[in-house]
Amino acid sequence: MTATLPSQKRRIFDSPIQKNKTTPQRKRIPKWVDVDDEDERIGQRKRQNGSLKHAPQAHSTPPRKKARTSGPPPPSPAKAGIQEHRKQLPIAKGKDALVQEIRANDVTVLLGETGSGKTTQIPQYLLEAGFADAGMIGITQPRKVAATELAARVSVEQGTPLGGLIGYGIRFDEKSSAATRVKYMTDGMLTRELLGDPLLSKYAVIIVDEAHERTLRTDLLLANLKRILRERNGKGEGKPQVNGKGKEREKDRNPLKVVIMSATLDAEKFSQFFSNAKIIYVKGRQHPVKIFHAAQGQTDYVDAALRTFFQVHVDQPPGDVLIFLPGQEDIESLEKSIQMFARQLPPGHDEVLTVPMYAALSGAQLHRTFAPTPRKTRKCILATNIAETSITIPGVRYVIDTGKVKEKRYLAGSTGGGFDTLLTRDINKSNAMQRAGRAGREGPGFCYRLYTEDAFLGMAASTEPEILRCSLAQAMLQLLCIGQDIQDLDLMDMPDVDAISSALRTLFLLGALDSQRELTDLGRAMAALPLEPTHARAVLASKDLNCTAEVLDIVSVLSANGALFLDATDKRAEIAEARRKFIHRSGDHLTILNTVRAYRAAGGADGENASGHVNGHGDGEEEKEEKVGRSARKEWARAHFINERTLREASSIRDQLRLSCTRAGIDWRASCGEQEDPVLLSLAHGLAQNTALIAPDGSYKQVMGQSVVKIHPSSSMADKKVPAIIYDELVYTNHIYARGVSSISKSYFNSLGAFNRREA
Ligand SMILES: Nc1ncnc2c1ncn2[C@@H]1O[C@H](COP(=O)(O)OP(=O)(O)OP(=O)(O)O)[C@@H](O)[C@H]1O
Repeated sequence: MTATLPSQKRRIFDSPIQKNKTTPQRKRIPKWVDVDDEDERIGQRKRQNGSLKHAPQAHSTPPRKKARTSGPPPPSPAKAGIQEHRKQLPIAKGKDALVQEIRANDVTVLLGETGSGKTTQIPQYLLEAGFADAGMIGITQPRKVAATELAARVSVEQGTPLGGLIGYGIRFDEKSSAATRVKYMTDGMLTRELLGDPLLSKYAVIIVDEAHERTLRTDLLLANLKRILRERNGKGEGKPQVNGKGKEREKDRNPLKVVIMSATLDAEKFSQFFSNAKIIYVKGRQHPVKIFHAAQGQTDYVDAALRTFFQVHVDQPPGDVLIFLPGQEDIESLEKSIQMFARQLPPGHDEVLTVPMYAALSGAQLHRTFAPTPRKTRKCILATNIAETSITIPGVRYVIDTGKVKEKRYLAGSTGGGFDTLLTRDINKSNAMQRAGRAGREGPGFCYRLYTEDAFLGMAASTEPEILRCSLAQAMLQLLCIGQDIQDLDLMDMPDVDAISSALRTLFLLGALDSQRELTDLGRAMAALPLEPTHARAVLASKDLNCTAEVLDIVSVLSANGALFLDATDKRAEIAEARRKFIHRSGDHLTILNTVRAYRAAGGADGENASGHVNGHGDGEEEKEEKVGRSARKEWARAHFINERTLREASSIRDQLRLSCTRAGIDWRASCGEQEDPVLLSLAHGLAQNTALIAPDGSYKQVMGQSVVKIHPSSSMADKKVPAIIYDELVYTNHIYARGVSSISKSYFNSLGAFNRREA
């Protein structure tokens, strides 16, 4: 059935779009094909094929209401009463049956449609049923923002302050206490906990959410959970323990319950992995989502998203819009266009508030997404796939899906020396369904897909597991610390031997492994720092070179999410002039150091942490001074086009790294003052593989690899020719670019590999 959007008849947006030279009127407004909710159809097909084993009667779909196309959005959960809202979720009907199944099985695979209530409710059901008496309930998420937002939501539902009964843990940020019984965390945090507690003994239940995303961390976690189940629960994980005797044994053994939660695909694979664990299907979602596909494929997805957004804005009732785009550049370009056209709207239309959402933004910036939308305003969230799973963005009623995503992929060089890069690709069915699912959270929703139904049907079912396409160095280092060799692990998918060899080579060059592939003391020390192996190696090298204070300043900024330097195309000259004084001739790393120092000096004493951790002891005078310092630093950052949030985030990361250094016996106060060599040399120890020498044609050739790289235009080294460079990362666009570049003397860089190995 083909339907056209109501607004297509009134092409009032052709005129402002025509005026825009950057988006000429070359494309037609997408036509939409109206289909049923295919999540539902896929679920049905699977059930008919018998691939879904178990569907408790209690979980019948509530009668579907016809999608509302007009009128005010339904009352917010806050108004309707949060407990009432919980009871109305589809999952609530099967609460008792679910708790019973989880009690009866070591492993349960739970399959549910988006919005059925899995992520927020299952942990609460288990809490309320007493599962947390024997240990904590841990729920893993692939993404930080989901972990923090879910913990916040569930603590509201429980009526307790965040960090009390309900907490969260993500890298460099923890909100939990002795009272915490339910903890949301990233899968990376839980795999890190294996270092100190290989049996995860403080947990009674581990819930692996969004398992279908198959992140590297999730896969490692699943392999470890299988081992832990064997050790904590005895043989035969996945088998029921039904009688009273079983319960006795449970108590003695401190058994673990594992719940794997996934979208509507791939359940069989998880079940088989856990010895045919029971699959429970949670049927139904709270609100229907009407899906429209483009009648023709769109070549310019940013332009198509722009037109679709304004069609929605002009023709459709209130409700916020969530647009999925592959990356930051597209987000920024679309944001500018939307703002420009919104200003040209005739009077009478609601304001448009754009909010970007991508991983490089800080927590506080991301939080803006969840803030209530002002009256007479339509919020337009422009997001990467970080908004794709688990989260509910209150107010979102419309989703526009470009069908694109950026995916990390390891590009191996022909003779080694590969690198992780982000490539834009088409999404798969699972992504498409999750994206649509973001629209039906608080009421009926609408999803506009900028690709055809045929394109949807031809999509791969799910993503290729990350373990098959990413660098394995950090993961393998952590595994080695708990005595595990990746090749001996019982993984759902085994990575390629070349990828394993490449990671071993990196770890060997960093000095984390010796020539027998045994973990060295240096490797163990690297794993103890909550940093990438390269940065951890730099911090450890700084100990001998007496410059830990400087290296921590730099590494903290590199570990922060946001960009340090803000950019504005129309102010390039002004920006360059403002920053000239802290650009360091040796490159980007010392430029970062200069920036951190200038920021600190702008506020007076060394107390830049917004929380006042460093020197705020709360007496009146100090507090006043700190307040003055904060506003001076803010003003300084604004005047120099520096992202102050990044510096504040870096400051809190540095506080945590100082603690880790103290634990590791490293004096974090050790400073080399104005000397630059010790700092660069420390960094070079970590970046030993990221080195390149100048070639006669002025390009740079990797030392440990064959790639010819260019210096990224954003680097302070972009126009310079120096004999040798180190760099933080390579990015691949039309060329291979090195980003985060510093010049380094050939004399000490030549011996780096040997140096790391000698120390090890
Ligand atoms: N932060 C929030 N604000 C308002 N409502 C929320 C919030 N978080 C969850 N909800 C409500 O709870 C419902 C269930 O959310 P939950 O995350 O548990 O679903 P789910 O089944 O895990 O779906 P998904 O896998 O898509 O995340 C949402 O549809 C929404 O109505």
